Amino acid sequence: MSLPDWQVVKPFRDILYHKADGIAKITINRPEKRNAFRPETVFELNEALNDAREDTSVGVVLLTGAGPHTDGKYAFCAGGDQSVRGHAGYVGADGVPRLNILDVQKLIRSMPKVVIALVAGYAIGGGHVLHLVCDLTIAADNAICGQVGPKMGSFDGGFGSSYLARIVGQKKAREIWYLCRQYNAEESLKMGLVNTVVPIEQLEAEGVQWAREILDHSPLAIRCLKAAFNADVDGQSGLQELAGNATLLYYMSEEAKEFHSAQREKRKPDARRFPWLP
Ligand SMILES: CC(C)(COP(=O)(O)OP(=O)(O)OC[C@H]1O[C@@H](n2cnc3c(N)ncnc32)[C@H](O)[C@@H]1OP(=O)(O)O)[C@@H](O)C(=O)NCCC(=O)NCCSC(=O)c1cc(O)c2ccccc2c1O
Repeated sequence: MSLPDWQVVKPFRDILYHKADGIAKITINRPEKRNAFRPETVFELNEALNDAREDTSVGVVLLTGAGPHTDGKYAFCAGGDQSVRGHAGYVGADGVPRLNILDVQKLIRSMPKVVIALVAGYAIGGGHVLHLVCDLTIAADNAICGQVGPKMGSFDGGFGSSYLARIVGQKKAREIWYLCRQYNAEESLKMGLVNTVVPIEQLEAEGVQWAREILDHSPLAIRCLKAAFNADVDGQSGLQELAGNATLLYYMSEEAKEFHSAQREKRKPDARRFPWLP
């Protein structure tokens, strides 16, 4: 299977951003830090994800980490960059402490495109939560998943714990957080943390294959399904997403168009044209 002819969208400092054939590929590019993110990395991730969201030709986003590093090791992401962790978060060049990866988590979940994490090597701490919030995860056979917060002074009580528990169950989620163990690809697959495991050299090709299959399907159906899956867990914001899609579909109907035209034309709408379906 051929890989797409990836085109650089825009040069960034901490990430790479490519697009081709309806697929956007975002690569965290700090292999010397096991692809840990600092505030600037997160701003760039936000910008690229928003671009992919706004691009009507893009249906699938692949999120991955650059590697291997010069020591031969791979990482999807090792979480927040501990060398810039300050008093109230991760401190960027502007001196402001932030936990802005939370914005990226929300964007990945709410954007009406399918986000697939391609995990090679370490997905640890905030990097583990990052793959968790993606719609799908394809793991390389060298993937290592785990949380580290309680052993280094952090925790993610949001998606990182409650959504994790939805995925692997309460007992397993508590084990993952309380013991801070590392789980290999097969163990991660067994507990439902990842969708499939492939040899490392096939990781990108597998992601592209999944993306192409998704792109052959109905964008609106997948959009509504994503919102429906989210609504089950996301409370009012999940309902808002789902209902937004109902409004979008209603705007596209003849019925909504007739009522809108009638208002603009200052006439009575022809309501009787439209059925009250059972
Ligand atoms: C990921 C590892 C298990 C890999 O171990 P390995 O032995 O293979 O590699 P090294 O440890 O030698 O690392 C190589 C090189 O990379 C640097 N590095 C690795 N991880 C980080 C990191 N997170 N930050 C900065 N730098 C990192 C390491 O220093 C080495 O550099 P040298 O120059 O010394 O060669 C292992 O590396 C590891 O355990 N890493 C740390 C994992 C970690 O603590 N992550 C942070 C968890 S907390 C978090 O991510 C987090 C972020 C948020 O924004 C949140 C927001 C809101 C709520 C919660 C949040 C949150 O918990």
